Amino acid sequence: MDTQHAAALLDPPSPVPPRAPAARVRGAVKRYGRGDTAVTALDHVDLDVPAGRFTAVMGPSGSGKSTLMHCLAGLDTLTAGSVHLGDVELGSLSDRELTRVRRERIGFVFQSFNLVPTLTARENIVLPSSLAGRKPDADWFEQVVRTVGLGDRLRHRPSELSGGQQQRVAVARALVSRPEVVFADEPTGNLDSRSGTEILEFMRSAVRGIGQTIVMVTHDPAAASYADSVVFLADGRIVDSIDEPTAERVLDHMKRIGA
Ligand SMILES: Nc1ncnc2c1ncn2[C@@H]1O[C@H](COP(=O)(O)OP(=O)(O)OP(=O)(O)O)[C@@H](O)[C@H]1O
Repeated sequence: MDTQHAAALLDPPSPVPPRAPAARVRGAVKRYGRGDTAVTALDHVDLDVPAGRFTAVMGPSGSGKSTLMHCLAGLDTLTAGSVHLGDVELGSLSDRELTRVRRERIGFVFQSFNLVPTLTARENIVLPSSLAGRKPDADWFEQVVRTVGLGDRLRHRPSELSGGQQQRVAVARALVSRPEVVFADEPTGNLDSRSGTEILEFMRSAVRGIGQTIVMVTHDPAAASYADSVVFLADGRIVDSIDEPTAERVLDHMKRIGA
């Protein structure tokens, strides 16, 4: 064996550099109102959102899940602390810059689908890219649309689609611009369980297949079990987290935090 090959055997393979978190929250405090009526919705929250992973956020009603997600997504501002999306601190941005970050770097999926009723499914999917002045990559568009399995329904308007199909359009719309993070707020809340399962499987395949980062707020332990990890909020604080969740373990942890 020559010396070069011998050296190659002795050298440990260079480690794959870990991906930086897609988003980081430090010391996050959010208070609504003042004085006697003030509510602390987030109470010193620290959280790393791992890139290329599916993270679920759970907790009792009023525990701060939506507030956390809105602050992470630049839809609301913190009272104290910081949120970074990649290397950008959202608190340092003007409203205009924040709008641009939301449009170009973040995807949203809402419980209520939020599709434009007068546009076809295809037009809804490309709308955010059109608004940002970009044309989605044609191959990627085809891949997303194929995976969502809408086929010939792409020419239909939302009123001609089932709830599950409408949400598939909404998820495709969130994914097609390859945002750094997709935030999903109760994405299966308005769906029957079969359509809900399809959406969750689709979101999970986007994480596994293309390394999409997804953060999902849900009340449903079965939905949370599709995630790679679950963080639990109670009274505005992160009180627990689990990796590789099953619905039973999630339910157990929910019971433990009194949800
Ligand atoms: N705009 C607001 N003004 C005043 N208080 C608010 C506002 N938004 C949220 N809150 C309060 O902040 C706390 C956290 O609310 P948040 O909606 O984040 O909880 P949640 O966990 O998402 O609840 P749910 O599961 O019911 O949606 C609650 O006490 C809520 O009443």
